[in-house]
Amino acid sequence: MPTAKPAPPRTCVATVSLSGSLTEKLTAAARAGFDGVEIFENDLLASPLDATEIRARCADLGLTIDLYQPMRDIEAVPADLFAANLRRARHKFELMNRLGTDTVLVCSSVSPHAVDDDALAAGQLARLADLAQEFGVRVAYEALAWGRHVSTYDHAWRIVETAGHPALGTCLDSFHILSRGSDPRGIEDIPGEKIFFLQLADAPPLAMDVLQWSRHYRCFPGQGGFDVAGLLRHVLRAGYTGPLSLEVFNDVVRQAEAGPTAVDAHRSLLVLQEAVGRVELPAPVVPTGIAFAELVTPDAEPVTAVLGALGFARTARHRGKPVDLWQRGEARILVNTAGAARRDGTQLAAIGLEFPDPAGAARRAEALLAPVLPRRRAPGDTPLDAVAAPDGTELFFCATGHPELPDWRTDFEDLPVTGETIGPDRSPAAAPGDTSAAVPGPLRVDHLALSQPWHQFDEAVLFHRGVLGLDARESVDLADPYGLLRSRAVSDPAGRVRIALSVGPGPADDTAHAQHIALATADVVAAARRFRAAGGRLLAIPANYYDDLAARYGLPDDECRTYRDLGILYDRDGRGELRHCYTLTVGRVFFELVQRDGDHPGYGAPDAPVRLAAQHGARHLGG
Ligand SMILES: O=C(O)c1ccc(O)c(O)c1
Ligand SMILES: [Mg+2]
Repeated sequence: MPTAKPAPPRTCVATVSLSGSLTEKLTAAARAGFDGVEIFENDLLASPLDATEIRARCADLGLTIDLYQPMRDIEAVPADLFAANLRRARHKFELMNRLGTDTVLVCSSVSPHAVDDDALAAGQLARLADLAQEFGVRVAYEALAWGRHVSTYDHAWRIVETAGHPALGTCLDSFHILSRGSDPRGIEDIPGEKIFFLQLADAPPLAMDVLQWSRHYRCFPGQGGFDVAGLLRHVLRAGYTGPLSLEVFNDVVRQAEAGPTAVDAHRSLLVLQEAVGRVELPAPVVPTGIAFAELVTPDAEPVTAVLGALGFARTARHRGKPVDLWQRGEARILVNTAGAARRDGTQLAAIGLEFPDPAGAARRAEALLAPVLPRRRAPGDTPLDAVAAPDGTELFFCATGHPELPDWRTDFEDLPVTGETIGPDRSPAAAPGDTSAAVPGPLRVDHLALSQPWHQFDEAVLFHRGVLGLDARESVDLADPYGLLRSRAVSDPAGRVRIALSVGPGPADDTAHAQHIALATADVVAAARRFRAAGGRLLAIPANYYDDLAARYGLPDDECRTYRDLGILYDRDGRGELRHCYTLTVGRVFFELVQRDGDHPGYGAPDAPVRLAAQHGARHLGG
């Protein structure tokens, strides 16, 4: 007989991980699909609801209260202090009875009064557990990574084991364990039933004081750099059957709206449970290319002038809407003037991603709580699955040129095209042997760069990883003259779909909120010259940059002069070279021409501060 799959664990979120009042937090947690919550003491103290009302509210919302936390500075203290701690604890246990919750988290002491004496700690925790038992409460002892004498999970467990009390167990918290670099394999030595609670959080790799790291930078699993799934596997192998609970302290999350945060959090737990085989989701379908990028503009002229100078041709027009398809090689850009009322001017509103199984990719996105958009934007349109990314960008699940699948291009009627860019079959023009390849210019989209709203950067990374199956690189900081940008690239393993996600310093900064479409070319110098000869305007880069470049890389003078003349930036690493330049900005959008040689994997991060400064000084085109 096949063994039954273990039921998916229950999911919880700590109230400290959501913003707002306690009732706002509870409502957001319930709406996002969590089974329960950890109530953080301050949220209760600050609430106008009393414990029985909070209990009733949770029950109405279908939430259990799985943990009350934290109790601090309890153990390993002189007798008189411990007596006072027990009085405090009695009050909390009474409160927990009214709340209807049976597990309390006690974190390892940070008090200067605590002594380094495991036997004393164990004895006092056993006495606390005795008292807890009278109230039907269990005590879960957690090692804070900055605990005064107990800072590792194995140490906390030794004390719990020594105490040997049925109402005393341990609470594991992935942040405390992984931030200390502890080996999580030892978790399997703890009997599962003695792990009373499990808290999960990720964090970006930062070399800093661990308390500050924990209190400000924790993020949801899949958003940072820890192997949270690896840790969870050990916990499940130990036999833990309790809830998976997210406990994130994060400065951005504290300011963001609770509703979207709770959805992001739940998505994180779904991806994590999938990684350890506890939920089945539609399998990831990794995109294999960019079918199109769609610009919405109140005035098509400025942006189509740039496209024309880049060598794009208008090849087709939508049958029912003012949307034109502009194409050059494999790069396809839709210019949509139906969004004329948009306040921001020209912007990148939608992306078509190429999938081997678009319907499967869409099912996964939906299972991971992505907002599903109508399959047809207008009557008569080809039905395409689409979802909204966290920043509102519409993502279309495409299969271009597969006769058995709906093709977005059937909504478009070919226009007569003259010129060099498109072959007679309207297929990509830059194939070897194609005469048009001799004309320098873009061949395909190299990457898209999307600036994210200030509070949705981590969410966007998880979305692109979890929903689209892309790999994320480490985050890099880019200095803009008026603030620091953070950028993180996601891509498929073959580098056919590259998206640079960034987050700007503040909501009012236009440059930081620009989006761009980078176009791959085999010869950026020739492509830039052609663009300029066709009337295009390139972003000028200061001479100082080129003096430095010559010194840094020992480039020949004439090469540097050429780059300077065209505003081409140059970067080199062990794997290859990157040469790239930028058009002026139209609305929120600009274009980049990119030449990668060797296997250069980058996006020009070392040059970004110079580029950003130049953009602040540059004129923007209308539109
Ligand atoms: O930062 C803290 O004090 C704190 C409190 C309770 C926890 O469970 C925790 O992991 C950290
Ligand atoms: Mg914790």
